Amino acid sequence: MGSIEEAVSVTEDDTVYVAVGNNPKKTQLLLHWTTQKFTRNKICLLHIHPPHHLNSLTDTNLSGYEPKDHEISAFQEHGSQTVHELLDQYIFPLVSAGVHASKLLIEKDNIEKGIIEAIAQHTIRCLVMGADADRHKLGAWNCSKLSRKAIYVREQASLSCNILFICKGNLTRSRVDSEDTIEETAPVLLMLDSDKEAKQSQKAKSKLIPDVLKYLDSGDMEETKKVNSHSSLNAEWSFNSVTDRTKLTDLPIHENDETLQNWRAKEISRKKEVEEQLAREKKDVQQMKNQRDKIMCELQMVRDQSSALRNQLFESKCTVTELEEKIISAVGLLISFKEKRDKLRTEHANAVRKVEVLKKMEEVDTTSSYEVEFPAFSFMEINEATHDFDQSWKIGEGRYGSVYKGLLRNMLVAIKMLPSYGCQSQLEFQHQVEVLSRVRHPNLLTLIGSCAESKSLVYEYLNNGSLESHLACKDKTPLPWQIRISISTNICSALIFLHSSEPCIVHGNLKPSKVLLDANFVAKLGDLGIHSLVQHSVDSADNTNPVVCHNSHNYLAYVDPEYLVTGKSTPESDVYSFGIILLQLLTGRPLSGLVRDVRCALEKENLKTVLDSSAGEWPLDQTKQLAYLALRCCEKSWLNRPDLASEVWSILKPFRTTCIDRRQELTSKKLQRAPSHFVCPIVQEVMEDPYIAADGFTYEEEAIRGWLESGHNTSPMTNLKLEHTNLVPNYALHNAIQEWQQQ
Ligand SMILES: Nc1ncnc2c1ncn2[C@@H]1O[C@H](COP(=O)(O)OP(=O)(O)OP(=O)(O)O)[C@@H](O)[C@H]1O
Repeated sequence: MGSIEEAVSVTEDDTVYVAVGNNPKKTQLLLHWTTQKFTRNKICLLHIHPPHHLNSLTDTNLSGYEPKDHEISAFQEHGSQTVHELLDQYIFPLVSAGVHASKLLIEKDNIEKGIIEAIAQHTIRCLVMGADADRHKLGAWNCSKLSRKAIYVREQASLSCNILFICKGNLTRSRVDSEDTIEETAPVLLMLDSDKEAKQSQKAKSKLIPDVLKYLDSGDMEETKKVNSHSSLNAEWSFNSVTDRTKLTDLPIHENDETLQNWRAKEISRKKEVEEQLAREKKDVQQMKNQRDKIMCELQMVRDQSSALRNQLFESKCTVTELEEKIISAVGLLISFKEKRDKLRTEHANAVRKVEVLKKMEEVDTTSSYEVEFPAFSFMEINEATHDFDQSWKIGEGRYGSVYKGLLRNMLVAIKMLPSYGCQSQLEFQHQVEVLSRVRHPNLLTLIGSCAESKSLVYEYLNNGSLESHLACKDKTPLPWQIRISISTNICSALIFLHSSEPCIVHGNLKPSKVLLDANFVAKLGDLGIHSLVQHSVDSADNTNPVVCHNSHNYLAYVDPEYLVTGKSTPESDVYSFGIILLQLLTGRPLSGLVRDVRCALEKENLKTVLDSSAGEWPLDQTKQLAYLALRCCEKSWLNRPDLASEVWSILKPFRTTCIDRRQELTSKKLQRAPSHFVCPIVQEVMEDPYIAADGFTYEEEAIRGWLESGHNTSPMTNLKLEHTNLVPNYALHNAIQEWQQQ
């Protein structure tokens, strides 16, 4: 008889596949038999296992439970590991025994189909598989000893594959085939021939068994039996103990054999060692698995956190976008609100200013005990007084209209025609003018009356014109320095009066054209409160404001720099303008570079070079004092400007006597030449306000009133009793005197 390799046409190079199941005992027998029979071949353990279905997870009591991805992969990994551990348990003893063993795992629900698939896919030429049929499963379908799997495989397998079915043999031969002579307990080897006819006929299949058997020599059978009986003798026996198949096959099997005992003892101890090592490795593996599970859990947590953070980030981005949009719209709103606020602020400031001015005027009005009958003129009168606004009667023109000289009710007057636009009612105008007229001071231009119809103001006419014209020396002899200092004291006096009024009154438009000189060169400030009267109209007017802003450069030179920033006129604004006027009086120089030049001259101790020499011989020490004072008034910050009532007045006051003397000297020259009827019989001075008394003589009003009020009822000239004490203004004489003075 030939070897089994020859019988099944297996060469040395062929790998013998052994289909192994989950039962270790059966598998050990199967592998034992195979390694004994195929001593030179590579052995590959073929194991078919069902896929690690999720069903086993979801078939739990947790109905409706949806396993997560990580749970599924962990479950599958666990299943795969279990299968590998099973196979390793089979393969490890083989490898230890020097067998070239490997494993092939096929995932399939149906084992026999998996075997057929493996045969086809891996072109298996030799397969050994157990063929024991389970007794309790025997049924009508199973007419042989072969298991259902074996029958299926035998029928379906490729003819090129030699399949050896190994039966352990609890069944009788007769159940397999009537001609089968194998002992009941002996493993049965079946071989599927490659003969096609054999496959086609069931009869032929059954005949195969004796054919195969004839290849098995008696030694084979015996050996199989012996191994089998050995297995039954010792339950401890394990195929794992096979370490060397050469030795294994060569060993004589006698239970009393000492060598065998030694070998067994040795093998048992080695087995223990291996098992211990395996246990350690299992423990390590278990630890690693635990670690892996922990890491997986952590990873999952991190993934969950990451996804939560991603959601948060997305939500944050959305919120940021929303907020940005809101901010943009809020900024838009803010800008529009700011514009509205600024507009309202301007309106409010204007309104407050007007209210303040009106309040001041009203307070002055109510506190004033000096009741004056305030004449209201008709437009007809104004028209007549100015000879139909004849240009030859026009004195000048400012920002707020033209000024005409006029003869009104036999008085020589200056009529200021204010702009007629605006919504100010005549009554309102008249009221404001009356309030203004009550602010009286010797150095303030007297407001005689007004014409609400033509919005004109009637002032006393000052025949020496404005300081502006004198400084410009327009057809006039230069003012001597004494008059100049006198003028500055007059201005200072008027300003102190205004600023100390309750409430404080700010002129706000102080400049040489507003300083008018009377016949005695007494300076009077004009245009007080005109701004408030006109502002109302200007505010209401459109851009076609007919008022021409002439000489704006010069105008700005007198304006407080802080007013230009804040838009608010303060008493210190008047101080600034006063400082500039004082510098002009001292130097007679143009406005441009005036402050710089005077400062420079003072620094160089060379003031004389900038003083107006046409004013005479300036007293240098005092003039220097005045120059320093003027420069302080012109300080950019109002905080650095001096106080008029204390500091300025204390410097100007000592000049007064000298200056008044000089002024009288100047005017007395005129007096000497004056016609006698221009001179008041009482005070012997040229009359300013001539009034006719009941005796027919003309007197200075102040003088005759004083005469009468002191209890006289007789004429100062005739000493006769006066018929009445009424006084009538002598306008004709007034005009004549004024005309004479202007010569
Ligand atoms: N009562 C008056 N007696 C004599 N002259 C006067 C009188 N009032 C004004 N004037 C003259 O009329 C001119 C015009 O005065 P007005 O006040 O209208 O303008 P302004 O002072 O030159 O500038 P603005 O008013 O624009 O600031 C002045 O230069 C001044 O000489």
